[in-house]
Amino acid sequence: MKNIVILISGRGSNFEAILRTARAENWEAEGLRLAAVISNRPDAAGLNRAREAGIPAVGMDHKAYPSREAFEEALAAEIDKFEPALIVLAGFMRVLTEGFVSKYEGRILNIHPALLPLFPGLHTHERAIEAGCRVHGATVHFVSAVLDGGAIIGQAVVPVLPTDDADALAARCLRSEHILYPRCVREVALGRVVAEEGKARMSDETARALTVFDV
Ligand SMILES: Nc1nc2c(c(=O)[nH]1)N[C@@H](CN(C=O)c1ccc(C(=O)N[C@@H](CCC(=O)O)C(=O)O)cc1)CN2
Ligand SMILES: NCC(=O)N[C@@H]1O[C@H](COP(=O)([O-])[O-])[C@@H](O)[C@H]1O
Repeated sequence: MKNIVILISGRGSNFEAILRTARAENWEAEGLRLAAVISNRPDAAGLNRAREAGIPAVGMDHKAYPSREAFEEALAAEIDKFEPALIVLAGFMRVLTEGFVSKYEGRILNIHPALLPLFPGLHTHERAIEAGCRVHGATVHFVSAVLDGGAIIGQAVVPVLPTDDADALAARCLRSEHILYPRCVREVALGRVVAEEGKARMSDETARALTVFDV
């Protein structure tokens, strides 16, 4: 069985999308298990959703630790209890140090609400509108020491409409994330996408499956 550990910081809608898809597609029959949900915010709503689904849910307040490194040491110890094949950041809002990333190299995914390499960092929807983009979207990538700089696994493209404000665009982007992320998690967990020399290696068939168009 390959264990998947999901890290969140808030509502956890991407976790819920992965959970819905995992159940609908019977990932357990393929040897994939959602083993735990861990949050740096004990009050994260997604933790309660995990508990309701019978998935171990752990809140670890990062502010209770003297340093970023001390929190990450405790976080890694908790993660390792579940013997993860894959770690999935789903709205996890802490920048991870190089030491943490290197411990799990090639086994950490993140979803970013923009078409990387455009708009790394925060406030991506506002920036896309401000820049006059006609398309926007989301990117699933391997996590590297460079913030939002890891190898791209899949992307979802949505239109930017003239009447859009940041909230409307964020909502359209989030809907596409909920399609893209479960697909990427399953393909990586099944070994059909591999981190190799800073790239995400995959077949054309997998690359097509991990390109989502919402128009
Ligand atoms: N080493 C890496 N760590 C993380 C990555 C990554 O690619 N490499 N992805 C991010 C996710 N992310 C955007 O997709 C992101 C998350 C958080 C921040 C940030 O500035 N966080 C602040 C605290 C913000 C808060 O607690 O509300 C911080 O860590 O000081 C930027 C981008 C996850 N980590
Ligand atoms: N830089 C990381 C980042 O901004 N991630 C974004 O946070 C939201 C989390 O929503 P969720 O908690 O409902 O999944 C998602 O839109 C995700 O792309």
